[in-house]
Amino acid sequence: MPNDIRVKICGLRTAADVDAAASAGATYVGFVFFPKSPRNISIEDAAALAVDVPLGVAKVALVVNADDALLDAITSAVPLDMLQLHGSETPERVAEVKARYGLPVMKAVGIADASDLPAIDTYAVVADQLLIDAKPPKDAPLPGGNGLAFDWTLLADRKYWTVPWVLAGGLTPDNVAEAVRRTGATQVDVSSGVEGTVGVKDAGLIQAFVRAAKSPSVPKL
Ligand SMILES: O=C(O)c1ccccc1N[C@@H]1O[C@H](COP(=O)(O)O)[C@@H](O)[C@H]1O
Repeated sequence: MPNDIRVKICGLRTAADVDAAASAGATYVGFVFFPKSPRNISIEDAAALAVDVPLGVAKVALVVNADDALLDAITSAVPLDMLQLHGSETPERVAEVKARYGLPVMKAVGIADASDLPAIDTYAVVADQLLIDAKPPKDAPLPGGNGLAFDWTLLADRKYWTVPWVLAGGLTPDNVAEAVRRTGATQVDVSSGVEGTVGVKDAGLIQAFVRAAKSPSVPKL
């Protein structure tokens, strides 16, 4: 029997992407509202895709340091289940977004080394979920979605936060089972690792990723 790992497939742009993620068994699908990203989607296109997301699959809007005007526009047009804040939003801004939109908020926290770990506790107080990702290097083109992993052993003894968390950053069908074993993650998120070319999802890779993540042979270390 497959395990109960929850998978988020991020950066969907077409109906075929949604179909591939949902039929593979994803729990969450993510739409990226960030013009610099190759996965950016217009509000209009996301609204059209969202209506075809099957019940039981949560629709997540990913934004980067979005102001209220952008969030107003997204949330009034797209039926959503969660907001993912993937920029340098402060804990105060996370609380403000939660209160203003009444949606659960997932805050991304970037990890490069042990000095980044206290931020996880800081955001755990205000966010509904945490997304623990690789911290982008200064010259990275994007604040996320760069296909970079971090040292998973940093999480080895620190996996019991007070809110649910998602492991992200450089995950692929080939390494996700190992990542789950190393970290004890019960939720994983992927974007570039299920793309054939940058910004274009591959249904076969999505299926392989979900299958590998949910593989029954993933005992925790
Ligand atoms: O995917 C993007 O283009 C993106 C842009 C800006 C911020 C975050 C983005 N993606 C998120 O980053 C993580 C890690 O991505 P990857 O799997 O390493 O490519 C991903 O899970 C998205 O939630």
